[in-house]
Amino acid sequence: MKKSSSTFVDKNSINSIAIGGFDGMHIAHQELFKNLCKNGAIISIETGYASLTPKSYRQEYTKYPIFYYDLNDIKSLEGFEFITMLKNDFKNLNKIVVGFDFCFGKNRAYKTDDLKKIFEGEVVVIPEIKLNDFPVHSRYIRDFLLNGDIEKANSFLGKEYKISGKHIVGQGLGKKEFVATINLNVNEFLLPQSGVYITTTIVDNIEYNSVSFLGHRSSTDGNFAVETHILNQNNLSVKDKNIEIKFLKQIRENRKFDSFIELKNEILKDIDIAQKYFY
Ligand SMILES: Cc1cc2nc3c(=O)[nH]c(=O)nc-3n(C[C@H](O)[C@H](O)[C@H](O)COP(=O)(O)O)c2cc1C
Ligand SMILES: Nc1ncnc2c1ncn2[C@@H]1O[C@H](COP(=O)(O)OP(=O)(O)OP(=O)(O)O)[C@@H](O)[C@H]1O
Repeated sequence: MKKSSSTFVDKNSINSIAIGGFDGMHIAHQELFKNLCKNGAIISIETGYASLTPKSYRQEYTKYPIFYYDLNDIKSLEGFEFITMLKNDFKNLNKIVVGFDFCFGKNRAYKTDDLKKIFEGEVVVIPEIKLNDFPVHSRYIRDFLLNGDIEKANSFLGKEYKISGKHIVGQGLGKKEFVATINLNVNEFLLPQSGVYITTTIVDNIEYNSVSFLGHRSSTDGNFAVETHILNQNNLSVKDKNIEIKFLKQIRENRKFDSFIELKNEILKDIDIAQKYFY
């Protein structure tokens, strides 16, 4: 379905909203969105700390338009002031969807019961969504990624974890000594644990099977790098392009090798593992 962008949506057409931070747009967030009406919208409260789906990447994961509010601009509002602001912004609002732990207003003092009392409309409170008895929250997904547990992170996200960055020039060593890699400059996204991963890499909207490395290249120049090697492809033009990497599974952690030949052998083994995964 076509994704709406809040820029082109008339706020007066919105009749229902879901409220929260929504970093990750994970499976519990999606449960909230299922309760929105056709003319629904998402109110994303920006803390500045979103690292799973930074602000400019979030719309990709929903058909509902997202409207952003900066936490600093609203955090001193009393409960009724916050609701009045929303009613002023969305004149035809008649339904609000939030999760069981939603808090709002000054000092986060107002809870879902207060919302029901203050808002003269329907309030839907979604009970805590769990996966295999484990609560689904962005903070746990960040922990899974930082531990290299990509499969668990992906199952909680309901999609593959994806980062985005601009191509940068590397050491020029890979092609000569090991295998060719695309080096990326990644700023806004949380990076999974250092190591080697089975991934796919998206260039010009085409998704390629790949193997990616993140971490300090302690076996060569020691610098931190995010690099991806596209399988079975040699001459892809990537200069200055925006590149995306989707993480599927960790192969191993980052290691320091004493010689280039040992590193090369290990890289070839990593590639073999990735090839087998895909075929
Ligand atoms: C699949 C793969 C695994 C890698 N594993 C390691 C590693 O364990 N330790 C390390 O120091 N560098 C590792 N690297 C990074 C290489 O050191 C890096 O590709 C090489 O230094 C060339 O860098 P360049 O692309 O900037 O020229 C790996 C690279 C790839 C593609
Ligand atoms: N597991 C869940 N079950 C039901 N509702 C949830 C769940 N997680 C979040 N929500 C609701 O989704 C909205 C967005 O919440 P929020 O951005 O805090 O997500 P979160 O995953 O809990 O993030 P964090 O882990 O960083 O606190 C809120 O209304 C919240 O109550």
